[in-house]
Amino acid sequence: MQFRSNKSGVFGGFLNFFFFLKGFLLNARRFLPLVLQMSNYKLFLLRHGEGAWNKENRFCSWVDQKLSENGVKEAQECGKLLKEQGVQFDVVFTSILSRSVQTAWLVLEAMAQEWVPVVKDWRLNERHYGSLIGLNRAEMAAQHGEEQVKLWRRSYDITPPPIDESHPYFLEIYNDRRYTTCDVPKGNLPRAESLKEVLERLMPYWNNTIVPEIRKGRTVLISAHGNSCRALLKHLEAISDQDIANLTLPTGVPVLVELDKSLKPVKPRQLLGDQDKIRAAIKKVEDQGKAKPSA
Ligand SMILES: O=C(OP(=O)(O)O)[C@H](O)COP(=O)(O)O
Repeated sequence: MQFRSNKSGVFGGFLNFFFFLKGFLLNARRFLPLVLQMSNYKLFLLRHGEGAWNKENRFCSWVDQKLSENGVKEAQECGKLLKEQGVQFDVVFTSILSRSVQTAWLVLEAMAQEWVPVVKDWRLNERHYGSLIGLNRAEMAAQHGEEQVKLWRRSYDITPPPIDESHPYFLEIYNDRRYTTCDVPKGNLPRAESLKEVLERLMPYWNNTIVPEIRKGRTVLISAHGNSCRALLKHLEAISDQDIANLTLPTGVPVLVELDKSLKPVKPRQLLGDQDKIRAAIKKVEDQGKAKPSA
């Protein structure tokens, strides 16, 4: 970088500084993107706050339940925590189920970042639990055994029985206008999904829509569901088909994943918040599949 002025005195000093600044800014345009590429990307995943059917221990899936009172608090607490940590989101992605959208709003409100764009897509929806939708997990465990319920919930490639027209929630789901807005015809939307199938429908959206935002250096929040977040973590962390069964996410707890420029994790994921409470919340979700006599 050359100083171009030969003039002396205050004016010369000013001109020298001007040309120095100009040269610096011109060069910065070239090296700043490189610096951004070298630094890690921060991605936040969030399973929405507790929904009404989380509380009732029913497979909720594509039924559009709102957050419970406790779920609202969880989302607000999550926003407060992220604000305290100085997180600044650039874009938020949600499913088209109200509980994930409502969670995103509450988080942004608690962070005073309501202006941040929220982008919704069915590909972030919860796993489609087929004919299990609406059923109580503990009652299912009493009828079919805890092992079977664990297979339905946590195996990687077992698809539960599909939902059909006789199912009490079929029309509520498929007559909903939101499913006419998807990038596939309504007739081709899933009727049941394994976690593997969730990952398959999620990947095009991840690669084509979310990844470009991350690569621009934007801080992204994905406010989604237990199983859509598990599927994404399986992909990011290359978790084996067997080990993914051991990953359970509690509601309302932000998960920070730091990625290098090839989108590989640079350190273990961090579940942010009080670690004792998080451990207890994970156990509570796992225990939902234990048999209890029907009320
Ligand atoms: O709707 C559901 O998940 P969500 O509360 O994350 O949206 C599923 O019923 C979660 O069930 P699971 O924990 O048995 O996989």
